[in-house]
Amino acid sequence: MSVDSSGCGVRTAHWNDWTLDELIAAKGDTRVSLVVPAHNEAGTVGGVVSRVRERLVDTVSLVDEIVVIDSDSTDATYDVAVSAGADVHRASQIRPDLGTHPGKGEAMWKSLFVTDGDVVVFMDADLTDWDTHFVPGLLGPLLTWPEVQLVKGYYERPGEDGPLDGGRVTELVARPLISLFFPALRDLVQPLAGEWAVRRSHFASLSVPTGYAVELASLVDTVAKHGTSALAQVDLGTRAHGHQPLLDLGSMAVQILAMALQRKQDGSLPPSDLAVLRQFLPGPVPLDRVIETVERPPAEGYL
Ligand SMILES: O=c1ccn([C@@H]2O[C@H](COP(=O)(O)OP(=O)(O)O[C@H]3O[C@H](CO)[C@@H](O)[C@H](O)[C@H]3O)[C@@H](O)[C@H]2O)c(=O)[nH]1
Ligand SMILES: O=C(O)[C@H](O)COP(=O)(O)O
Repeated sequence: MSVDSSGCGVRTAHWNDWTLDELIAAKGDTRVSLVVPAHNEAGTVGGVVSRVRERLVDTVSLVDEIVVIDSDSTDATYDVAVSAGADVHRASQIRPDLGTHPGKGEAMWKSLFVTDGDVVVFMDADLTDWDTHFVPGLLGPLLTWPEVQLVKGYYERPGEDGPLDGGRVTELVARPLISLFFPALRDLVQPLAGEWAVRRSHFASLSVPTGYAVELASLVDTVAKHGTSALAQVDLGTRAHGHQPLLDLGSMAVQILAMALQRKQDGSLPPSDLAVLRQFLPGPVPLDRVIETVERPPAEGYL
């Protein structure tokens, strides 16, 4: 069964709700860091850095620093990012006294030790269809809505008609977990998007999974600390990225499930007979599926 449902509990904006001039005025003395975690992204990281630098650092003063965190790359990511004009740090060499772990979340956590922005914007390094408006779009709510701590991007994937497909792990792991355990997040159109922004003080207060659970954990923990009003999401238009093989995504799924189960150690159970899975049509229009999760008792008692 599916039903259209209207209304969205997370404050939602469009990237062009603010002009660059408005954002630069709202920014004032606030410092903004763009952080790009990158693992073997020599083919794309240069374009991500140079386009943001040309549009938002060299010609206007919206972004104060572009920092690439090289996450154990074995290709030319480090050198390409340096040539494109980023400050580049190897994750393993940041605060070596704290040890090192592989993973995207580790790179993002370590970024706090080498950046000084009051606001940190994260963008993936493997973007293939994107534009620099992602950055001002993500900054809009943080620079103008004081109650907001974390802003999530959302987007459509170019060339796709029909339902908004967030990606395989999004649809098969993240949204089901949200349905069962974290319903306050159900209005987020792209809960796993790598494009998001956060106040430094807030991110520094969060426990950060070292791997791919960093996105969902940050959302869950933001709501736990500050409620849904601390979240906002912004329509960034369209975005495309590199795709991991299905079997590699199994590792991502394990990390996200482990994080969710760790956060549900309070013993609360998912609903016993019905669950509501919120998916999205373009718009975004939420589409709720009401799903039976009924169990029959052992039949032997009735035989
Ligand atoms: O050990 C790693 C692995 C990845 N990355 C970088 O992280 C970004 C995203 O990684 P990717 O493997 O492309 O992730 P996706 O398969 O695209 O996963 C989606 O879902 C993940 C889980 O929420 C998010 O972390 C991603 O940003 C989001 O794009 C890229 O810049 C990677 O180079 C690292 O820095 N270190
Ligand atoms: O975001 C996701 O769900 C995963 O990164 C997989 O995305 P993909 O199916 O677009 O590769």
